[in-house]
Amino acid sequence: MRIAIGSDHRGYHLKEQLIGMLRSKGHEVLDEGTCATESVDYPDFAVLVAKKVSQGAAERGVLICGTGIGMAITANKFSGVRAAPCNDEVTAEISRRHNDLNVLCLSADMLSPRTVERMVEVWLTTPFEGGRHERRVEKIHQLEKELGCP
Ligand SMILES: O=C(CO)[C@H](O)[C@H](O)[C@H](O)COP(=O)(O)O
Repeated sequence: MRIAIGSDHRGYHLKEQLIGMLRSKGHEVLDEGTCATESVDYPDFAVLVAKKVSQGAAERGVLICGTGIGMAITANKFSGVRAAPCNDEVTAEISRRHNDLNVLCLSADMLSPRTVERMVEVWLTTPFEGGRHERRVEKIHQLEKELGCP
């Protein structure tokens, strides 16, 4: 799978770890930065990843900041992007089954690296259930069209 990944300064080390894990499993990873622990602004990196997913240049995105919240707020501005912070393996799994989440937002401050690796594995391998959930996701997509989201 082609996966775009980005972080702010708080998520930098976790991003580097996840890139190694994803590549070792055969995924193609697009590293959108940041590239160091100097303070940066999370929207700048959320935009880079969200655009890749919105435009189809990446199938999935992963965004990491202190909480994952700022990344999700920003990424959801883009059409076709369904981004949310997940807290554990259960929310990561349900986000796929029910919401077809395509951008996983993670907290570098509150989640252990081991937990994050398990969450990402579950999130990458769990399919969207479709059915009634498809209808709901389609309503979100229609809303994006009506609102003229980029
Ligand atoms: O976006 C966030 C909160 O929703 C992230 O936690 C950021 O990483 C955080 O706000 C950055 O804060 P800092 O004090 O500038 O490191």
